[in-house]
Amino acid sequence: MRRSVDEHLDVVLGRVRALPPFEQPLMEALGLVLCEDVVSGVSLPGFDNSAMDGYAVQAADLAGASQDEPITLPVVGEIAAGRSEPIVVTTGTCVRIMTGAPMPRGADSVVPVEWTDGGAVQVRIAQQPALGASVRRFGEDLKAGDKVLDADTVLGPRQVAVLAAVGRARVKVRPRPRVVVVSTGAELREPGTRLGDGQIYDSNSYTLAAAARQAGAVVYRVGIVDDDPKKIMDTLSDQLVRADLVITSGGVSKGVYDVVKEVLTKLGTIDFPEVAMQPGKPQGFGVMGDDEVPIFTLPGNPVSAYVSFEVFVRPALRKLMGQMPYRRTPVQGISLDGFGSPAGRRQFVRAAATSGDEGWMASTVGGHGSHLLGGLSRSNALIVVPEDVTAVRAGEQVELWLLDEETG
Ligand SMILES: Nc1nc2c(c(=O)[nH]1)N[C@H]1C(S)=C(S)[C@@H](COP(=O)(O)OP(=O)(O)OC[C@H]3O[C@@H](n4cnc5c(N)ncnc54)[C@H](O)[C@@H]3O)O[C@H]1N2
Ligand code: MOO
Repeated sequence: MRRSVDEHLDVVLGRVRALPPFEQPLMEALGLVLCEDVVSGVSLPGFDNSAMDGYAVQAADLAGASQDEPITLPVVGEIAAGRSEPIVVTTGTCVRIMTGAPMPRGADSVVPVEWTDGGAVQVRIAQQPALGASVRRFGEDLKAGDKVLDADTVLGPRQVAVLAAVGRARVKVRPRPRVVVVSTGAELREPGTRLGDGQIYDSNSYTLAAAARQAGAVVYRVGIVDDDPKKIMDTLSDQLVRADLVITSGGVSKGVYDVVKEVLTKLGTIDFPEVAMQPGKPQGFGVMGDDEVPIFTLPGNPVSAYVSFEVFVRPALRKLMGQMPYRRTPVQGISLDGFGSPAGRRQFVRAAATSGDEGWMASTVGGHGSHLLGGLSRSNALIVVPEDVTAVRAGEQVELWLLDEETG
């Protein structure tokens, strides 16, 4: 079976459903998609209060006040933020007040302390405030009953701010997908251990776990499973209870020990198409278990696994989280290098992109080989070369995916 990249992505997105909404404490909701319209139960500010440390006054009492001819008023009390003293400012008096403290009855304006001598018993004031100056009015920000956030908003720090300010401790959001990551391969060893002959460190489970976490998932990195059909099946079956999505790497091409494909094909719910792309040709996608948990079996070559994540898994995670758009939004840029591209396959070329006066410029890094992680680590973009293009010339316009842009 041979598929285009778009066909395979359509199959994936057609299968993955957004997770049902869940009430979460505010900090857990950061970065998630709100699933309710939030209406404020309170007004903000909740009471008239002072915007300055100074003196609450009746502005009319200070007509004509100046540096040369200050006006002295008796200070009849003091109100700090968080207090509500039953003090009244009558004509010809004032009250010392702090920023955020409720305005005392009778006062209509606040004189900042900088315009005064700072007196505690009486105060010399050298300027008349405008009527209402430095008073923050009840409900001027928002009123009880106002809608403060729309459903489908992605909650960032500024949205968390308003939710807390209106007193919401929990909100309904789409939860973080739980993603299980498994590496297969008899040659793999855990970083931090000694390598024997022919062995390599498992980088894919780290790459994929890191990418999934950065995309918003809660990740369970199971690590390495041997190329043993029973161990692979047992591990996957055990892990399904805590997974909204499973990612494996390795064992999906044509080798004698490519057992992932062999064992999972038997389930009949997972397809193993060849996708017209480079890197990332051998792909597997389907569902497993009674809950039909989506599973991606990505190719073992490290760059292929990462690019496959970007092309197929990331959009699936965004759909689980209800985060539009699911697909990356490309930007246009100039390729500073020329290179060839295979006919009939979409190529994803590692590149270092910078933005300047003339827009985005991208240089290719490393070679094309799917094992070359050094180049991948120096890249921050992929140049996406369409299927029908067989050569890109230096200076030509290309499509770029900016990998470090959260939603790009
Ligand atoms: N005869 C053919 N051979 C291969 C084909 C093909 O069409 N015909 N396709 C090649 C392509 S393209 C890819 S991509 C790989 C995919 O292979 P598998 O998914 O079966 O992966 P493995 O064989 O297990 O490993 C491939 C390569 O990657 C290394 N690897 C695997 N897992 C990890 C890991 N967790 N961390 C780091 N490196 C890993 C593994 O040692 C191999 O070098 O197949 C080609 N072959
Ligand atoms: O498709 Mo493989 O991913 O080209 O190395």
